Amino acid sequence: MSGTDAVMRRVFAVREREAMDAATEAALAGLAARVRELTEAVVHTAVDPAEAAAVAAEVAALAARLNAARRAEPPIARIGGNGLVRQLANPVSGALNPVAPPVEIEFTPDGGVRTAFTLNGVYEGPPSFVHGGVSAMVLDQLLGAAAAANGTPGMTATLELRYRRPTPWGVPLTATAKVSRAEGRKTWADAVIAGPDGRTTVEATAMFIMPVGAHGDGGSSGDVADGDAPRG
Ligand SMILES: CCCCCCCCCCCCCC(=O)SCCNC(=O)CCNC(=O)[C@H](O)C(C)(C)COP(=O)(O)OP(=O)(O)OC[C@H]1O[C@@H](n2cnc3c(N)ncnc32)[C@H](O)[C@@H]1OP(=O)(O)O
Repeated sequence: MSGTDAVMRRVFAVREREAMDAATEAALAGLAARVRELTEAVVHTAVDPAEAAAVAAEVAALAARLNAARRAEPPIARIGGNGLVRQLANPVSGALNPVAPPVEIEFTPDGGVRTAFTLNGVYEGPPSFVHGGVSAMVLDQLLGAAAAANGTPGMTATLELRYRRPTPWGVPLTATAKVSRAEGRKTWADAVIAGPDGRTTVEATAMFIMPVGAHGDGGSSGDVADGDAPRG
C-alpha cells in the first residue's frame, strides 16, 4: 500500500468493499449513462399522463430487477495510478452514479486540477442557469481533489462561494482548483468555474482539515504523502 493510499484510507475511513471487476464496472457505467438520459428525458418530456404512467410502471419494474441483487453499500474506492481514491459512485465524478454529471477531474502540471463539463437542464436552478448548490457541489469536489493532489487531503471544513454571474446550462464549462496554502492539518484551496467565453461565473475558497489520527501520528503534519504525493 502506498503512503498516499494509506493516508486516504485513514482520512476517509475507506473500508474494504466488495471488489468489482472491470466488466461489471463497464456495464454499470453504461447503465448509469442510460439512466442519466432517462432523467433528462423525464425532466423535459411532454408526453401525455397515460404515457407517463405507463413509463413509470416500466421504470418500477426495472428498479425491481436491479434490486434483485444489491450491494450493502455503494461501490467505492479504487486507488488510481496517481495515488488518489476514485469513488465509482461519487455524486459529482462517479461514472456509476446517474446523479453525477459526471465531472471528470484531471491533474494539471502546476499541481492543480481542472475539469471540462456540460450540465444539462436536470441541474437547472434559475431559468436557463445552473442551480447554485450544484455549482457548490462541483467546486467542493474539485477543491477536495486539489487538496488531495497536493498530498494534504481532508474533510471540507469551510466552503465559501462568490457567484459572480449566472452559470448557463447546456454549454461547455471549465473549472480549475489549486491549493494556496497548507499548514498543519489545514489546507486552503481556490477554484473557479468559467463559462464558454472564459469569464468566471463562480469563485470558491475552501479549507480542508485532516482528521486527527489520519496521518498516523495524531495528524500534526500536513505532508501526508511524503515522497508519494499524487501528481498528474
Ligand atoms: C473515499 C474518499 C475519496 C476522496 C476522493 C478525493 C477527492 C475528495 C473530494 C472530496 C470533496 C468533498 C468533501 C466532503 O464533502 S467532506 C463532507 C463535508 N464535511 C464534513 O462533513 C466535515 C465535518 N466536520 C468534521 O469532520 C470535523 O469538524 C473536522 C474534521 C472538519 C474538524 O474536526 P477536528 O476535530 O479535527 O477539529 P478540531 O476541533 O480539532 O479543530 C482543529 C482546528 O480546525 C479549526 N476548525 C475545525 N472545524 C472548523 C471549521 N468547520 N471551520 C473553521 N475552522 C475549523 C479549529 O478551530 C482548530 O483550529 P486551531 O485552533 O488549531 O487554529
